[in-house]
Amino acid sequence: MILTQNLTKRYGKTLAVNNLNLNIERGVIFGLVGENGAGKTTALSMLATLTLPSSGRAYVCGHEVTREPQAVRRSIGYMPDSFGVYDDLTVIEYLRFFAQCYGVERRVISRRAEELLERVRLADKREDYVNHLSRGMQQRLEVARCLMHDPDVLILDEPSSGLDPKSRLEMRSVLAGLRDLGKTVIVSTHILNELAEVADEVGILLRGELVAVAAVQVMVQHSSAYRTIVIDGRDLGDRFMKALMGDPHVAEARPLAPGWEILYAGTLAQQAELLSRLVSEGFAITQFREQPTDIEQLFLRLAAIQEGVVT
Ligand SMILES: Nc1ncnc2c1ncn2[C@@H]1O[C@H](COP(=O)(O)OP(=O)(O)OP(=O)(O)O)[C@@H](O)[C@H]1O
Repeated sequence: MILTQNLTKRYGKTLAVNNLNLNIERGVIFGLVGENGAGKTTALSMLATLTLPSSGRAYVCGHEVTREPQAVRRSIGYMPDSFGVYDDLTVIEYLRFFAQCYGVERRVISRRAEELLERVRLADKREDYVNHLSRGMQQRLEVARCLMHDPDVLILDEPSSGLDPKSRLEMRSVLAGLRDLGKTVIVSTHILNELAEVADEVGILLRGELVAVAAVQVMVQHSSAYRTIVIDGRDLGDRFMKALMGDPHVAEARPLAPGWEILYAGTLAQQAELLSRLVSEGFAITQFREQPTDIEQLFLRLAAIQEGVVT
């Protein structure tokens, strides 16, 4: 449904997107994760035909973005990372206006608008002015707006950005509900955890390059198998590192300042054995505590396993 082949965008010396290769099947919700400046907006706006690629190709619903931009535009709903507020339109007028721009049949418009307002939980706001809605509501309205012409593909650029935790949760459940519609969705965020319950697959973009792609289900299985443990103490240098890596359940050890952070794949009993062995080997340990596993670190590790870089 969405295919890119070495898709690249340069802005002068900046390589905003570098040889991006994506293959997103019909009905898949794909999360594109990256820090600010990683290239998410540039990648999505090339798919949305708003930015011309410097090289490479991108196809949406079989149409190439530079050769058939009109056909691409008809088949997508695009939510940019920022949008204007419409002062003098009510919620329902706003949806009707966009549907008319897309040439949606009049008899379809009202029914679809009502259905979508239910879906994004704004049915009781249908007569409110758009600029009186909270930011979270406006962003949910944008999702409904993207769906008014019933496109096969949705391209959503940071739909949760700038939202408070409650609005983020509401947006998350709206996005999860898109699965029932069978749409193919590409959605960007800088917080991987945001997408864990929503996306089927996730790709990590780092300085314009896609460094990892994995199925979310596999990631979740791994996250329950691994625990993150922080260890602190005196003189925990190279000898300590060797002692850690001698334990078959230590998947990864990273020095912190001070101490170490390890990714541990053993049972609680094995974890206790590790602590007692370290103490009996003479290491002065002042802290040995578990903390929530950083899903991003796990993801990169999983990607490295898939590529055969680590085991
Ligand atoms: N129009 C432009 N002209 C010049 N450089 C640009 C332009 N748009 C983006 N860039 C640069 O390209 C890189 C990728 O930017 P992009 O906006 O795609 O990243 P992003 O992942 O969407 O980040 P953010 O979440 O901050 O929007 C950045 O270094 C940015 O400064």
